Formats: sequence, C-alpha cells, structure tokens
Amino acid sequence: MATIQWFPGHMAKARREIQEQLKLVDLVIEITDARIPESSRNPMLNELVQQKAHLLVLNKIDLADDKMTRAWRQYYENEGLAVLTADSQHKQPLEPLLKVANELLKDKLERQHERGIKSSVIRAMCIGIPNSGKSTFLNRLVGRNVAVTGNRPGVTKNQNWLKTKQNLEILDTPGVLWPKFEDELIGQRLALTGAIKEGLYHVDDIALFALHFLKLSYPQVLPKVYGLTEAQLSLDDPDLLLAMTKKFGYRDDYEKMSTKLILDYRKGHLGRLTLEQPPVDAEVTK
Ligand SMILES: Nc1nc2c(ncn2[C@@H]2O[C@H](COP(=O)(O)OP(=O)(O)OP(=O)(O)O)[C@@H](O)[C@H]2O)c(=O)[nH]1
Repeated sequence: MATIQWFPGHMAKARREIQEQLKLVDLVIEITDARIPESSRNPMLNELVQQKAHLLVLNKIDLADDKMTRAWRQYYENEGLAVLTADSQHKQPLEPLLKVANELLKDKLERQHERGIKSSVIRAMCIGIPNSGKSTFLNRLVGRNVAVTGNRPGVTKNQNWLKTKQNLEILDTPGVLWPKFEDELIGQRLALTGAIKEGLYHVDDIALFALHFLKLSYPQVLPKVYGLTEAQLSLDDPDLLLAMTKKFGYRDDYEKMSTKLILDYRKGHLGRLTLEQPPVDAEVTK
C-alpha cells in the first residue's frame, strides 16, 4: 500500500477513527519497526490507548541488530510496557502473542470466567505507522492472506473480525497513524527504512545519512560489503558517495548509487543494522 502524505486533516481523521475502533477492542497491538523502535512510534499513541491493554511489537527483527533489539526490549519493559519481538515476514507470532495477551487481560478473563463465560474472546486491533508491517503481521496471525485496508484518509471500510485458531480475534482494519515529522534525524531514519513515501525526500540526502551512520556505528560494513578502501573511507561523505558511484560504473549518476545503497539497507544486504539506540543506557542482561 502506498504511503500517504499526512496533513492536519488526515491526522485528525485517523485519530477519530482509531478512537472509534478502540471502543471495540480489549487490546491494542502497536507495531513498530525494530530497526527504529522509537522513531517508528506515533507520538500520540500512548495518549490514545490510555486504559486499554497495550502490547508493543518490535517487528522486522530479522533486519535488526539482535543486541540492540534486546536493549530496546529491556528499555520498553523498564518503562512498564509489554513487549513482543517478531519477524512476521517468516514466522508465526500467534503463540507468544496469545501468552502475553492472556496475561495482560488476566483479570478481565477471570471476571468473565466467574460470571460463567467459559470461552472468552480477546478482541484486539493493530496500530502503527505506515510500513511497520501491520498487514504482514495480521496475515501471519490468521495464517492466510486477507485484504487489509488501513484507515487511511478517504478509504471507506467495513470492519470484520479476523479469527485466529485461539481465543483471539483481530479487527481486519489496522489503525494507520502518522510518524513523527518534527526532527530531521527521525525523518532520515524513517526514509531509510521505507516509512516515508518516495518523492518526499532526496535519495542522495538519505544515502549521505546512511554513509555517515555506517561509518560511525557499523564501520565494518562499507569495506566488507562494497570493498571500500581506507583511503575512500577517509573521504567526506559526499566525496565517498561519488567514489562509490564511479566504482559501481554509474558514471556521475549519484542518485542511482544512492538508491542502491538505500535498497541494500532495506533488503538487509548490509547486515542486520539498527539505526537508533535506547535513550538511556538500558542494560542488556538477557
Ligand atoms: N524482513 C521483514 N520484512 C517485513 C516484516 N514485516 C513486514 N515486512 C515487509 O515490510 C513491508 C511493509 O509491510 P506491510 O505489512 O505492508 O506494512 P503495513 O504496516 O501494513 O504498511 P502500510 O499498508 O503502508 O500501512 C513489506 O514489504 C513487508 O514484506 C518482517 O518482520 N521482516
């Protein structure tokens, strides 16, 4: 599904629709991208969710740095959130999700049990920014491909409950919320991972951001993947981008090189790389 450009009217509408949907569910499953856990969270979600049970899913862990994923998980758990990690491209997340969901809603389920309701159903909805993997996650959960339509501005919808093999039903319309815009660095991370519509950023800006980030945080990647020499790596970022453009035979088409670098990152060809660290030093003990 193409990413939309968010205007204030769109945001207000998405927010209103999600508030309506929230009345129908017990549990909110917030889907984020494990490569940018914080940048891929909607700034208003906590406030919207309020008293509902809230589960944070760090999705796309197959593309993220394991150590960083553990650190992020711990960080959010320290913040009091229930956290699940998922590679919903390849793996079925139903069992671990049910475990956490039943735990989060234990009191409610027990009360229903006392009132004689034997097979209580947990009703949930997925929410996240574009491209976080909501549809993929939902499809995996229900074990088939369902036509998932997010609550994008202007998209009419009929809401249905998708049944899983267990006592969990999920709204077939995931809530799509806007990403954070205010900070340039967050915007660059969102663009590199694919959460921002193409055409809303310059590929060379994002490639320069990627080069800078890689040199600082994962210095082994550029020499290993692209065979860059020490001398090339000591160039400033724009000159390095030009050197790479030439090396790959793209003459002076640095936009082509930029696109290649961005796609290589998105496909995991550069390795499993997380673009941001938890705000405080979350100790990794697991
Ligand atoms: N490697 C990997 N890719 C994933 C995973 N989950 C989703 N994707 C990919 O990420 C892209 C976006 O996934 P979607 O499920 O369409 O995301 P969405 O949140 O529904 O996106 P919108 O419809 O834009 O709101 C697709 O190319 C998916 O194949 C994952 O766990 N690992």
